Amino acid sequence: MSSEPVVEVSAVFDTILVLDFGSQYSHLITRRLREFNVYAEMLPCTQKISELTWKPKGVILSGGPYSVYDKDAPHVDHDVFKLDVPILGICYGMQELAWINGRGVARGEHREYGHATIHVKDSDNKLFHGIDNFQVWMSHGDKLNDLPTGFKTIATTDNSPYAAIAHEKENIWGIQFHPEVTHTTKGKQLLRNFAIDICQADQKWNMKNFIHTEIERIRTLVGEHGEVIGAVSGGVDSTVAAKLMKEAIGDRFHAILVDNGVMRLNECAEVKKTLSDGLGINLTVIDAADEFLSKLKGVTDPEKKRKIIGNTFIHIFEREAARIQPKAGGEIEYLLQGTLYPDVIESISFKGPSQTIKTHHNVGGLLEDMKLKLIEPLRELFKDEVRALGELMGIPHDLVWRHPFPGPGIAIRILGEVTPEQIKIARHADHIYIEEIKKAGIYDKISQAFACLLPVKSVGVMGDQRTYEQVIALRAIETSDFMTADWYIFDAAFLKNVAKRIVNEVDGVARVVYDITSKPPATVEWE
Ligand SMILES: Nc1ncnc2c1ncn2[C@@H]1O[C@H](COP(=O)(O)OP(=O)(O)OP(=O)(O)O)[C@@H](O)[C@H]1O
Ligand SMILES: O=c1[nH]c(=O)c2[nH+]cn([C@@H]3O[C@H](COP(=O)(O)O)[C@@H](O)[C@H]3O)c2[nH]1
Ligand SMILES: NC(=O)CC[C@H](N)C(=O)O
Ligand SMILES: [Mg+2]
Repeated sequence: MSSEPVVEVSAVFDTILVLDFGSQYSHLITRRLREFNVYAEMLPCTQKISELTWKPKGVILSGGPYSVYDKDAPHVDHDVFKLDVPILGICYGMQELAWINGRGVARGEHREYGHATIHVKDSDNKLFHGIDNFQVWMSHGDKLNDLPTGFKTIATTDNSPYAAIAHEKENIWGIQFHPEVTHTTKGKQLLRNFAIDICQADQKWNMKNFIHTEIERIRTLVGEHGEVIGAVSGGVDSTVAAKLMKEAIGDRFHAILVDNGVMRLNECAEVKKTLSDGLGINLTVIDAADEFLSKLKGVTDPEKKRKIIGNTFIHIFEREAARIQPKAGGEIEYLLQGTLYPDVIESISFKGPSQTIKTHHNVGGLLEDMKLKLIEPLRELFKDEVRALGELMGIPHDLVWRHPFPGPGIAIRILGEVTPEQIKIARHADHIYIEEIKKAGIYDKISQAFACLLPVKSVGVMGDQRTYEQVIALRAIETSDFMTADWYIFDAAFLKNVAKRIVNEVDGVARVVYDITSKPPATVEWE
C-alpha cells in the first residue's frame, strides 16, 4: 500500500474494472470478485479510459441488452486496449470484442436462455485452469458467426461453437455465458482464474485492510481541524459510518439522531445508550416529534407523508449544522452519509434511473444545495461487507444484524392519518411482534419484520362484549437485496401466540392478519 495521501480505494487496492453495458447481472461480477478478496469496481461502459485516475489490473466487459450491430448500441472506449492489461468480455462484452475486431456478430436462429454444458477444448489455458466440462448459464440471442483474428476457440456448447475464445498473446478473453450467476457451476473459479492467475491481482481486499485505508482517507480529507456532522439513525449503515468517523476524528464528528415521533418503542433512548455509552460516539438526540406530527396532521397520502418527513429532516439538519460551533472557528465543513455501493451502482447505471415506485427518504441525498461537502465512507461497500466491518469494529451483534428501519419510520406503517393514538397502537403491536420473534430465536433468519396498522375496523367479541376495532397486519420477509422478497414461513403456533398477545394487550386492535405477498408484486413496506 502506498503512503501517499489516500484519495480513492481503487488507487490503494489492486482493482479489476468492470465496465457495465447494462446487464442485470453486472454488479454480481463485482460481488464475486470481492468474495475472493480481489477489489473490483463498476463503471459505465461509456467511461473514458484517459479519465481514470488509477490503473486497473484487468478489465471485464459485462453483458448487456443491446446488439452490437444496432445503430445506438454502446461501445467501449478503444483506449481500453492501450492499458495493456488482460480483458475479459462476457456475453455482450465478447460480442463487442469480436465487433471491434471486425468480425461478424449476427442474430442467432433462436435465443439461448438457461443451462448449457460447456465442452472445454483446451484445458491448458489459464481461464479454465482446474475446471473441466461444467454447466453454464446462457442468456443471449446474438452469436459470433466467425472467430475474430488472432483468437482461438477454447470451449463450445451444443448451440455455441464460440462459447469461449482467447487471444492469449494479447491477453484478451471472451465467453458467451455468464460466470457471475450461481447457475454457472464453476463461474466463480473462472473469475478467480481471470483475476488472480491472468491479471495477477492480489487478494488484499478485506475489511481489516479497509478500516486502515478508510480512516487514513477520512483524516486526509477532513484535515487536522475540520469538523463533520452526520445523521445517524441507529441503523447498521449510519452506525458503522459513524464509528469509522469517531475512530478517524473523535469528537470532531457530531452525530445527530432525530426523534421524529415515529420511531419504535424506546428506540431513541436505546440508540443513544448504545452509540454514546457503548461506542463512544458524540451523539445528540434532537426531539422533534411535535414538529413532525403537526406537519403530518390530516395527511393520508403515502407519498405526501414521505415528502413531509424527508423535508422536515432537512430543516432540522440544517438548523443543527448551523448551531454547532467548530473548535477551530468557522463552520461545519462536512456531512457524513451512509451511502452504500448499491446506491452508487443505481446512480451510475448505464440504463439510467428506473421508474420511481416510492420516494425513499435519504437525509443527505436531499441536501445537494448545501455548502457541506460529502463524506461517504461506505460508498464502495455492499451491505454484507458493512456488516462484516461493523463486527470487526466491535459494534454489538444485535446492532449489526438489526433489520433495516426506514427513515419515515412507522408513519408509513400506519395507513391513513398518523395521530398520537395510532402511533401508540402501531408501536405497541410492533414491539410485541419483534419481542416474540427474538424470543423464538428467529430474528436473524428474517430479513425484516414489522407490524402495520390498517385503518379498517372489524367486529370481534371479547369477554362476551362486541368489539369494533382496527386490524394489525404482520409482515416478515426473506431477501438478499430487498429488490425482491419472499414472505417468511412461521410456525402456526408462533403466529397464533403473537395474534393472541396483540389482541389481548393492545387496546384498539380486534384482529391480526399475516401478509403473504411477495415482492414483486407487493413492496416490503405497505406505503
Ligand atoms: N431518525 C433519524 N435521525 C437521523 N438520521 C436518520 C434518521 N433516520 C434515518 N436517518 C438517516 O437516513 C439515512 C438513510 O436511512 P436508512 O434506513 O436507509 O439507513 P440506516 O438507518 O443507516 O440503516 P438501515 O438501512 O439498516 O436502517 C441513515 O443512514 C441516516 O443517515
Ligand atoms: O431509509 C429508508 N427510507 C425510506 O423512505 C424507505 N422506504 C422503504 N425503505 C426500506 O427499503 C426496503 C425496500 O422497501 P420497499 O420494498 O417498500 O421499497 C425495505 O427495507 C424498506 O424498509 C426505506 N428506507
Ligand atoms: N446477455 C447479454 O449480454 C446479451 C447480449 C446480446 N444482447 C444478445 O442477445 O446476444
Ligand atoms: Mg434506517
